[in-house]
This record gives sequence, structure tokens and C-alpha cells, in this order.
Amino acid sequence: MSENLPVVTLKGVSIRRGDHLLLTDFDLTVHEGDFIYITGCVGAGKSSILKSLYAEIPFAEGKAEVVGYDMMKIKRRHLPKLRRQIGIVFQDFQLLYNLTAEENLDIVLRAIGVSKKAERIKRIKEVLERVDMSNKGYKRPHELSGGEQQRIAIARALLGRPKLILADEPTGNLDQKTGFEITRLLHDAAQKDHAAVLMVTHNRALIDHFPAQELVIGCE
Ligand SMILES: Nc1ncnc2c1ncn2[C@@H]1O[C@H](COP(=O)(O)OP(=O)(O)OP(=O)(O)O)[C@@H](O)[C@H]1O
Repeated sequence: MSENLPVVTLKGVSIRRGDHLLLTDFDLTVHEGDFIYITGCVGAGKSSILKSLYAEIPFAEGKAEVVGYDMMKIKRRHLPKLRRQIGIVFQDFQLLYNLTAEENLDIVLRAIGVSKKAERIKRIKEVLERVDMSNKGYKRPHELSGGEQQRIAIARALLGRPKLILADEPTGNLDQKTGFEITRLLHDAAQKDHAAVLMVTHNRALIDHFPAQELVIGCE
């Protein structure tokens, strides 16, 4: 039993995709500092869970609380505040390619209302150090390797000191060694920042190397 506070509590939820319901009567509790791999077969609904946790698709039924928000009642106007407390990392990085790494981070800090430039510069420096990219912040994504781009995406996810980090196959486009490095950074986010981290992966070698709780989503 964890003594940390719950960040995600799902009870009896399901998610509707097209004509069918996924994950019927699904329960999940995630606490601060937890690291959980989400695995399971293709099309089982792993990405859908993450999308529901950041309110891109609604939970169809049940009870769902995420970073203190009742997801069954959440209003559209509350979504920015919800998402400020969630860091999201995608397989394809999703950086803005016309901006430098630092500008990719700065735009997020501006969006979350950090108006003082000195404060933004300080925070950008901190997160770039965390992902070991201090000397490459001036580069644009196309001047960085895939692993380096993913480091910047993790730095972006850390900017708002999120309680929850959702990573959807973050190593899917990377070689094994780079994938290990990226996974280590996500484990650090759980251990050092006490964020709850949910990471979808198909990579068994990675789970064996960095053991943690595993949530297997079954197929029909
Ligand atoms: N936009 C959509 N409209 C309707 N059905 C969808 C949509 N997106 C996904 N689905 C269906 O929902 C189910 C779950 O998809 P999801 O992407 O969550 O699975 P997954 O477990 O992440 O799969 P994978 O391991 O392939 O990434 C699949 O059957 C998929 O075909």
C-alpha cells in the first residue's frame, strides 16, 4: 500500500470507441510517485485510457477522478487547468518544428501564465538539465536525434511540475539503448519529482531492465 495521495481513481469505468465499449467495469488507482507500465495486445485500449485521463475522449460510465477533477462532470473550461497538471509524452515527440528546443519550452510556460521572462529562463534551464540537454536548447528539432527530441518532449512534460505523466509508447521510434535512456528519465520523474507515471509500452526488454508495476490490458 502506498502512503502517497491518489492521483487517478477509476471505478467501474468504460470508454466508448466507435460502436463498442472498451475496458468495461475497469478499476485503477494510481498514487503520487507510482510508475506503472500499461501493456497488452494491439487495440486493447491502452492509448484510449491515456486519452480519457487527459479528457480527450470521455469515460462512458463509472467514476473517474484525475488530479482532483471529477472526470464525469468536468466542464470544457476546466480542461486547461486539468492538463496543466498532466505531462504528456507521445511516440512521435510532437514538437513544433519551426521553433528551437528552448522556444518549444518557452511557448508552454507562456501558455500556462508564467509571465516573467527571468522565471521562464530559469525553469527552462532546470528542465533541460534534468534531461541532460543543457547544451542543445538552441537547436531546432530537425537538428536533434530522435532520442534528443524525446528528451526535449520530456522536459516539456516536466515544465509545469505535473502530478501525472502519461507516456504513450515514448520509446516506440527509438533504438533500444536510447529507449532505455528515455525510460530512465521517466522513472526519475516518479522517484525524484513524485509524479505518477503511466507508460504504455510493448517493449519487454525495457520492462525487464527497469522493473515496475505492470497493468496488462486484456483483449476480448
Ligand atoms: N477514433 C476512433 N474511432 C473509433 N474507434 C477507435 C478510434 N481510435 C481507436 N479506436 C479503436 O479503439 C480500440 C482501442 O484503440 P487503442 O488505440 O486505445 O488501442 P491500443 O491498446 O493503444 O493499441 P496499440 O497497441 O495498437 O497502440 C481499437 O479497437 C481501435 O480500433
